[in-house]
Amino acid sequence: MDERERGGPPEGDPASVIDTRGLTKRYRGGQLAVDGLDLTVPAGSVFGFLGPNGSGKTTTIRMLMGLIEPTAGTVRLLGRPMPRAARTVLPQVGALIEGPALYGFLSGRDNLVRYDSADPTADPRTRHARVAAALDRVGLTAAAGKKAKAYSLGMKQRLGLAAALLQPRRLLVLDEPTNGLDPQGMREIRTLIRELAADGTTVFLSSHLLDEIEQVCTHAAVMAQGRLVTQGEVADLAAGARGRLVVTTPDPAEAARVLKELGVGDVTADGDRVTGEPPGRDLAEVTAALVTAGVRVRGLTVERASLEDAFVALTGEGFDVAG
Ligand SMILES: Nc1ncnc2c1ncn2[C@@H]1O[C@H](COP(=O)(O)OP(=O)(O)OP(=O)(O)O)[C@@H](O)[C@H]1O
Repeated sequence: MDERERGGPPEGDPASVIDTRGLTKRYRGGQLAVDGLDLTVPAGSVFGFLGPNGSGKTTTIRMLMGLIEPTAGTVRLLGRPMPRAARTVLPQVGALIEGPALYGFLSGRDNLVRYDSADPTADPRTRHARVAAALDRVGLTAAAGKKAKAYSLGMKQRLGLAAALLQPRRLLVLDEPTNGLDPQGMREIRTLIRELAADGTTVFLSSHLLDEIEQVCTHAAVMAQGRLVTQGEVADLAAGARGRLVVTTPDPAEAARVLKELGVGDVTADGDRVTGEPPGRDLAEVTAALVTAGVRVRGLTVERASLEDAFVALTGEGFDVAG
């Protein structure tokens, strides 16, 4: 029997930080935004929640945080049921959803002071130290006295992260944290996410950018039209799409014949490139067989599959990889 059904893993050491079962949301207009989602986010992971616009990411995040009610299914956050345990769980969860709410006329530091003052559990005597530490964490100490309206989008986003980091957090939930940022701003946020993860915080971030997920995440889930297409370690997801054997040769017809004889599947020739499914045998044997048959081999390799290949293989669809 599942541990969760017996009342959940011990509070201090949940096996998964986010766990949903059959999570479903149908909006009042009838739109089925999330459909039977089983999501498992392991502790310590940087978990990418990937999907094109409208695939149900924001709706899922709102349900995780207890902001909207699921139509069906359950959510466990840090091993506790949501929204029932919201009061004990949410103080341990930092969130950045739909951009931070900031006062432009206040400095970055004073914005954080406001956030900290709004937290009834925050001790006013240590406020100054907390704000300074959060500013330092996101690299805004030098700009702390500037008005927030003079901040770049990337700086505003970092200030939002600083607000989420005023208290120690076990989980950070970030909805499209690099959306709208220029490449420099994106790099800053991604570096910060890696650093936070290295400190032991689990990070759950949504994105519609495949390369972003490949760069920052250890794990990912792929959504399409409200449904989970796949989830797991990023390396495994990419490996799931097996890549292609590529032989470059001036003798493509002969190479194709030999590869078929060797049992290579889906052999196609295009100019001097002959490709096929990666063989189950040693590439050295494939090379030897080609050379023995008189094929002049310029190159032979297995091109690595990307997460994009995996996505296309799984859904039969292309993906918006802009950015
Ligand atoms: N409040 C709402 N009422 C009715 N339908 C909604 C509501 N919010 C979202 N939807 C619909 O639910 C579906 C999923 O939307 P959602 O915002 O969760 O997707 P998303 O993957 O986060 O996309 P985006 O990145 O564009 O926000 C969409 O078809 C959307 O139009």
